[in-house]
Amino acid sequence: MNFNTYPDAEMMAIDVANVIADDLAEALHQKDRVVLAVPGGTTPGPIFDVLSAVDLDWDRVDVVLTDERWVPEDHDRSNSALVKARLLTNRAVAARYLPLYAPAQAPEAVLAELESVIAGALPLDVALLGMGADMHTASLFPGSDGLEDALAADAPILIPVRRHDLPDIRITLSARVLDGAMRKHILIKGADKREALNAAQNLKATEAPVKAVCSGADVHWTE
Ligand SMILES: O=C(O)[C@H](O)[C@@H](O)[C@H](O)[C@H](O)COP(=O)(O)O
Repeated sequence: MNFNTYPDAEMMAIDVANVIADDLAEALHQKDRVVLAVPGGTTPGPIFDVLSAVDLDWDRVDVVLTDERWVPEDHDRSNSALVKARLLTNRAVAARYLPLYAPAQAPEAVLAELESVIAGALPLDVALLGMGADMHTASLFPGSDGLEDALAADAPILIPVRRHDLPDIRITLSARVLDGAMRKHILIKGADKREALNAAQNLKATEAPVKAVCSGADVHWTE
């Protein structure tokens, strides 16, 4: 892992947005279409604001979430709503969005449909990943139902995830799909997450799922 530290969140947002833009531009020289995977949560918004304005061939970019809460887009916990409001706007409005949610009581009812759209776009070219102080990344949560399946070497593309303390069912790209990205950027704010990331290196992926995506990743950190 390459560790990059920034004086503040604003500098991290600007620099990480430009690093991702450079990765996408490089991939666009090699391929007709490229895929960017992005997280939800509270950290990536400022990066999306900067990235959305970058001059790229956005019409050749597919954007997919690393994971989603199983809620409609008009729900305040929807990652899809976040990405559409903050990333798929300005110049990036031309990008193609590959959804992780479709109206159904539970993900299992529409998993095959969702996977068929994403399968055609893989492997990921660039993955921006968040993490929690509990060492989860995407919706690969320690102790969750679905985690073992999501960490398997032959895992499907998408895995439903449930845990008693999560307010919503989650759906996540599996670890092999996330880790298979050509470029991985792990985005963390705060000393607790930095310590958690360091601790994860001495644990198994079932205890510290973020470890499954650390190899060769660039880590971006600010207080
Ligand atoms: O759906 C989500 O919430 C994210 O995909 C999740 O994996 C997030 O990246 C981490 O929980 C960090 O979240 P913060 O950026 O809010 O700290």
